[in-house]
Amino acid sequence: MPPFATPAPNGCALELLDICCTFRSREDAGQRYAAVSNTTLRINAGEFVSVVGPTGCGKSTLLNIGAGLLAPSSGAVRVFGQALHGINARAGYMFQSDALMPWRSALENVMLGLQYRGVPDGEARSQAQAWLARVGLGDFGDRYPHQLSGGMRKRAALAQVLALDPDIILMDEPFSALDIQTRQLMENEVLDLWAGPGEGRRAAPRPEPTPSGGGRAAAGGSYARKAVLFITHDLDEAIAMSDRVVVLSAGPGTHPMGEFIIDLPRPRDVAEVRHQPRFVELHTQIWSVLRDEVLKGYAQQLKTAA
Ligand SMILES: Nc1ncnc2c1ncn2[C@@H]1O[C@H](COP(=O)(O)OP(=O)(O)OP(=O)(O)O)[C@@H](O)[C@H]1O
Repeated sequence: MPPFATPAPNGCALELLDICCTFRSREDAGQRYAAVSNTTLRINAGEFVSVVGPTGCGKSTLLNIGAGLLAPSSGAVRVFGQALHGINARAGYMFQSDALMPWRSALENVMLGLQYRGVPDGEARSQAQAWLARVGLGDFGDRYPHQLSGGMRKRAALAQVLALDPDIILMDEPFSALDIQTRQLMENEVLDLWAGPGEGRRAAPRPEPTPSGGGRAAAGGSYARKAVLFITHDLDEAIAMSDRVVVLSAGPGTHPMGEFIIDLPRPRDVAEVRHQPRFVELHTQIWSVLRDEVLKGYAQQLKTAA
């Protein structure tokens, strides 16, 4: 019996177990390309885990498998101990390109997921408004996506995800298109929201818990942190934000090469934490593993392009 046939270890939100994923090769339709090989990745409830790896190694493939958008060729996915079949309903997603509908205002975009869940319009509207306020867009609910800056669209997308109160948040390079200052603001914003009331850099009020979203409370009434799987190219971002950083090898057949606990104190300011000696130490350790993979990935890209 494979080791993952047993129930999940206590507290695991998402488990990717011995995952392999092959695609029909883009260069030769008769061949298969092994994108991911024998990869096991566990994310505990409330844990913030970043996955870094060279371009094209298979990071998004793993995230899509965790989201249930893509079925692995072999291996298993468990969500809070249950086998995943189809879409991962306990997860919210934030991708590189935002998923805002251009014909709906920011408020209507945030309301949409709640309406799909059957939340009555009036309640969906007030929850969406509360989340927009929480991400600093309280006065921008009537704006359409094209009337918002890149950073504001990201805030709206974040409100869209958080309004649904998922237990797991899957983020695929959500801020890579932003300028560095906006990016750092957004990273800090995400950390504050993830940390919960009174735990972030500034103690901020949250919307009142409601049965259908807007800040579900854990048993006992306290805020339950979400598990986050964060995909990024940027090692600084990964270290600044995470509890744990997983390094993937270059493809084909990507798999974890190393795993690092980020023991920097929280709350963190992503711009300031980079100056701490421990940050520099961790960066040096992780980069020593990542660097060769990045070089291999780059060489492969050149070969493919030739
Ligand atoms: N549907 C598909 N069909 C064929 N090949 C695919 C498919 N999806 C992904 N691949 C290939 O699998 C590999 C991994 O892709 P993936 O997008 O997961 O990498 P990534 O690490 O997220 O890339 P990036 O760093 O550029 O975002 C790549 O070589 C890609 O070309």
